[in-house]
Amino acid sequence: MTQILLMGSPNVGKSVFFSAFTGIHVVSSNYAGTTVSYMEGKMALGDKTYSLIDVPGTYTMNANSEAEAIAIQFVKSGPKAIIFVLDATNLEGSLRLALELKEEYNIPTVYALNMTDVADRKGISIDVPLLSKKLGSPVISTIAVKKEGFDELKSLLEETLQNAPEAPAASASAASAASAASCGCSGEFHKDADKDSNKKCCDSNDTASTLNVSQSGEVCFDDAKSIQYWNDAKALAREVTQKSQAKPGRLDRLGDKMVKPWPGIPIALLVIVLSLGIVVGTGKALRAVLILPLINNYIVPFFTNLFTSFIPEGILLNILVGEYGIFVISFEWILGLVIPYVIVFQFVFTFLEDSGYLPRLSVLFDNIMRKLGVQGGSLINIMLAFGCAVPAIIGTRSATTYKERLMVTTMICFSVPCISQLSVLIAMTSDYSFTLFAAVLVSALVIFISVALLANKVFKGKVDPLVIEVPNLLIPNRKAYFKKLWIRIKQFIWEAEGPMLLAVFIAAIFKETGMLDLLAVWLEPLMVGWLGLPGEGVMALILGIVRREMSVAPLLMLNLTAFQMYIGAIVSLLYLPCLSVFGILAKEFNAKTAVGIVLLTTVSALFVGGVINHVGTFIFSLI
Ligand SMILES: Nc1nc2c(ncn2[C@@H]2O[C@H](COP(=O)(O)OP(=O)(O)OP(=O)(O)O)[C@@H](O)[C@H]2O)c(=O)[nH]1
Ligand SMILES: [Mg+2]
Repeated sequence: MTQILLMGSPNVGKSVFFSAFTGIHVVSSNYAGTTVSYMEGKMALGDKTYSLIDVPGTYTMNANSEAEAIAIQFVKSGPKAIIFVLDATNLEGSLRLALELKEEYNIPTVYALNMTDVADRKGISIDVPLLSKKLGSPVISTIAVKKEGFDELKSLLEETLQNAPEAPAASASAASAASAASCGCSGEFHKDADKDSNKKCCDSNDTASTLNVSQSGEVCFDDAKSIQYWNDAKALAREVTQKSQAKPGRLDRLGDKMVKPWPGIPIALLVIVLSLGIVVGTGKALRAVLILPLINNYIVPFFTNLFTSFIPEGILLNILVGEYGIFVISFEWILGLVIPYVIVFQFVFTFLEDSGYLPRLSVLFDNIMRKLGVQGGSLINIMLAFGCAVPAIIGTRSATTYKERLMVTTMICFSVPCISQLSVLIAMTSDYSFTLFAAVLVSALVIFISVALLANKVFKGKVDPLVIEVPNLLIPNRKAYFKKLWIRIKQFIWEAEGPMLLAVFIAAIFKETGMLDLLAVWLEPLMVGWLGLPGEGVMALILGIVRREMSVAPLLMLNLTAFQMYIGAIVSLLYLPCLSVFGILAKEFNAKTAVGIVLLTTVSALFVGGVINHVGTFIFSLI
């Protein structure tokens, strides 16, 4: 099928266009680097159907990350046409790539001047006819989240395609090939772990191009041609843009303040505490007021009555509705423990993502993150991991060096609990006291810092300076926000339910067939002697292989002391990443890395758990 490519700098709205034009929902969030792979969908124009491709954003045709390399490869593959999305609030930044493509690649293009609502808010007006004349192609003003300008864009695209030459567009012009050759650069991203220059198409010691985006989003490119593009982009943006002298609005002033230490850090602490408070408080309330009464008074009695009415007492009945019965535990653990927190978490996190607050946190915490060996920008992926480690690890494709990818992935696997796991930890620890919950959080932070410092020493390579563009602070579009939320919750249930049910099934079989007792005796030296937990706690280690939250949930059945709960929580925090994470580690890195992380997490979980038990017991004996 004939290909049309969506191109542009990061965070300009490409994925919103893609979702609207193809009907396939892809994630859009208000930070650069949301899309890290490509997505293809069908788009109807008149009586023809085309293949529309959404790719990661890139500032130039020199890849600075694995994600950017994908976009560049698609341009080089010679699409029939390009929909180039420009950001009306940062025209200079988006025109740089537009000019490079126009000059060096002969691909028919239609430009969407997007985010015009935000530009209006900021008092920025752009002379669209003049811009169109200068670019030599149609430019249409759009507000992608409201689908404004889409009809016009589509009809001009259709026209452009009709006038396009029959032969596929040239992949790269002679000029581009020459410039690539002059610096030995093909626009590829080399993910060689052992080299410092593992990321860039050209090493900075060559006549090469080194992309360096400063905190304010200003981009410097040391290559003469590149500098020329930046200058041209700046000049053109200035020529077509008019900015009113009015004071910036409240939202823009707040957005600016959020990246300064004062009042940015107090605001950040407030946002973190408030978010945690909302998730814990609302999740607990939902559980206590609605979900637990529903499960205990209606659902479980219903299934118990149903099965006891026709199944005689014995192992089968116990597997279904006994102490670890599938029709008891699946509701208590999945519906009762996990789902309420996951829903509230997604409400809060999606809002933070779409508002553009996460990159602001990254800027604020850049200094601290740098001391840990990664750049502030990686904080976004680390925070994504609270939702689920899988997209977070995939998201590290936007990292600018291989070391950064590996560091962030390791930190996530060791010390960032996903919300499913966190929800069980919250329920488990807050049943005892808030102090226990706080102790687990502080310990998680200590583990996070220790793992980062250690990984920084072990992994070779380097980490780049902060590469982040601070986006506009936005009030998320209501429709887009709820749609994304709904899709995420649906996706969670769709993907997590199967493995969670499998874990519940394994638990019932192990308990009722006596295998659990057998294992408990067998592993007594480890569970009781070393970790100080009851033998039955081994169930947590077995189920934790399937999913992370299942490495905590079985502990709820065991009447543990607060100290034992603490040990259980720390073991589970450090313990194995779940099966899906293992799969994604093998895919994104290699089997060796996946096995290495699995072994290290397991050994460290058991080691740290045992040390805490013995040191704690010793201290208690002195008191
Ligand atoms: N107010 C407003 N927000 C928009 C508009 N277009 C997109 N957005 C928002 O801008 C953010 C970025 O949109 P994405 O579609 O993720 O941008 P992208 O270009 O695909 O970004 P990358 O994948 O990171 O390159 C999201 O929060 C969108 O909801 C617009 O016209 N107006
Ligand atoms: Mg995108």
